[in-house]
Amino acid sequence: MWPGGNNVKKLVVWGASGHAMVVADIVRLRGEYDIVGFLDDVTEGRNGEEFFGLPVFSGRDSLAMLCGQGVRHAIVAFGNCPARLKVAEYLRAQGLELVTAVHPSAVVARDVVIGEGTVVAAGAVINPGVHVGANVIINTSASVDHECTIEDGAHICPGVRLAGRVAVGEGAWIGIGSSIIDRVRIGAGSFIGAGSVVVGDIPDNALAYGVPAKIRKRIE
Ligand SMILES: CC(=O)SCCNC(=O)CCNC(=O)[C@H](O)C(C)(C)COP(=O)(O)OP(=O)(O)OC[C@H]1O[C@@H](n2cnc3c(N)ncnc32)[C@H](O)[C@@H]1OP(=O)(O)O
Repeated sequence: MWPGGNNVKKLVVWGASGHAMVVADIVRLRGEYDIVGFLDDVTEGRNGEEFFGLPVFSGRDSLAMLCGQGVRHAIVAFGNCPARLKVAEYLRAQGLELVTAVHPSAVVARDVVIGEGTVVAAGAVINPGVHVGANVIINTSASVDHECTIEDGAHICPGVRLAGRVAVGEGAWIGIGSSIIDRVRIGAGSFIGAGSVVVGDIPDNALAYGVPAKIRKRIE
């Protein structure tokens, strides 16, 4: 039997690399779920391997086995934004409930709305009036200021600064340490390179970086 007996909610972490460790750490700190292990459907041959003190389950087929063992909760824990959204949809279709994980040291204003499956890492600050979609990552020490909107599957990397009323589209990636001035919109599927300063709107599916950030190419 897994730790915690039959009454504790069992959860699988989908992903088995660095970000999965960060997410598992948050889940453990919150103490609401017992993590049964990590699911890796990308790398072959990891079945039974120990990762961060727990077993790795290889491939999507292992999900049925885990559900049969009473696992009803999951969290998607890898960085690739489009893939994270697809896996979340798959998990919902399999009847699993997606869990939201907010680190105890994160500062989240009372009225902030956070979608299911979203992860808010250590030291992040989210100010009033913010809407965060599903399966978003607000990573370590990022700050999201008043009235921002962050759509499903976006990744706000460590140390990012979003000023007031910034809008981040679905699946967009804001690279580590970037700053976005107020009222700017980052288009869906766009990628902002590390350390950029974004001073104007970025269209959908664009790669932009630099100070100030310039659009470098279209993401196909
Ligand atoms: C917890 C975690 O680890 S979360 C993960 C955090 N990681 C990130 O945020 C990664 C962000 N990634 C980047 O910034 C990458 O450099 C990318 C995606 C912008 C690279 O884009 P590419 O188009 O592949 O750029 P490439 O590496 O070919 O470099 C092209 C040129 O742009 C420059 N360049 C690359 N990234 C940046 C950047 N962020 N800012 C300024 N210049 C850059 C390169 O130095 C190079 O210049 P050169 O032609 O004068 O030599």
